[in-house]
Amino acid sequence: MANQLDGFKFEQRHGKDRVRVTRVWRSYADGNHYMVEWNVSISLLSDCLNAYDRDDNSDIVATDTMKNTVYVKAKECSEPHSAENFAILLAKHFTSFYKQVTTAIIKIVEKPWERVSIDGQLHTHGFKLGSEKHTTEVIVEKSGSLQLTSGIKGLSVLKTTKSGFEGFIRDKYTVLPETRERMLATEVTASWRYSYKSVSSVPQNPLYFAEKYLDVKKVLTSTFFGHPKEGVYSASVQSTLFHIAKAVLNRFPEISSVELKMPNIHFLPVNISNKNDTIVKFNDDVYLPTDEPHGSIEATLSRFWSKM
Ligand SMILES: O=c1[nH]c(=O)c2[nH]c(=O)[nH]c2[nH]1
Repeated sequence: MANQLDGFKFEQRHGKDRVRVTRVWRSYADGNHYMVEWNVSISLLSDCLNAYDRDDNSDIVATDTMKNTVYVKAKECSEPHSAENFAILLAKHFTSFYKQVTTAIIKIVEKPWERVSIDGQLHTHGFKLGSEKHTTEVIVEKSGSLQLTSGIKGLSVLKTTKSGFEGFIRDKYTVLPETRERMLATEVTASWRYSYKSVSSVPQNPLYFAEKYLDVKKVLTSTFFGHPKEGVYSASVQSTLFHIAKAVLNRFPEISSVELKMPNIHFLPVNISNKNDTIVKFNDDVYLPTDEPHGSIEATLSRFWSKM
């Protein structure tokens, strides 16, 4: 929202970043405890220009109040909620409770606490930390219009074969050999946009998007790895990325676009020799793991027409 201020174009927003909250739901009918740990960031677009140019704070929602609201709303959630549903609930609150607030942008990163299993039995109240994180970003306007994206970050995946890279440009700067046999490793960051356009059109089940997240993650990983025995050949990170993005859009009609960031994390062949001898000769067995530099491969795949 751009405004005129003293003859200049002015855009502003304010909020509270990194509000940490854990919510536990005890004594459920199934005897299990449920818990989430969220890192919530709030940003509000609101009519509070007088705070900037007149030292008048009467239209300011204090960021301390925003922080408190996270805890109040967490308390009010009487049953487990997905990060998306909680973000929508918060955004709806800010845009409807304050006449000044026109748009609320809520981001949540969920820590991957997973129920432990002891001797094959799921624990009722024991959790351990996993690796990849579930993320969401929700933008709600006063009218109820909605933009909803979910995502995953830190999903590290690797396969020891069924990957190659051939046929690329060769010139006087090129030394990389062509290969049909290499390791493929990446740390996937993905975000996908749902086509729900208003808060009223979102499925009511408060765990709906938590289940979707797991479904998308399954499609993502199974496309990366292929069949458990045969695998699937990857001609490049680019090709694998595109297959993943296409699989997500083909499988989920309610998703309108998917953005993938897949750094190519290199495992370098180890060859060591001195003047006389080869001490280590690479035979697809000993590698030097690296984290930098890494290739950076990113793309977004979208439908031309949303199905909803
Ligand atoms: O899958 C790959 N894509 C590239 O663009 C690239 N560039 C490179 O040096 N190795 C690779 N591998």
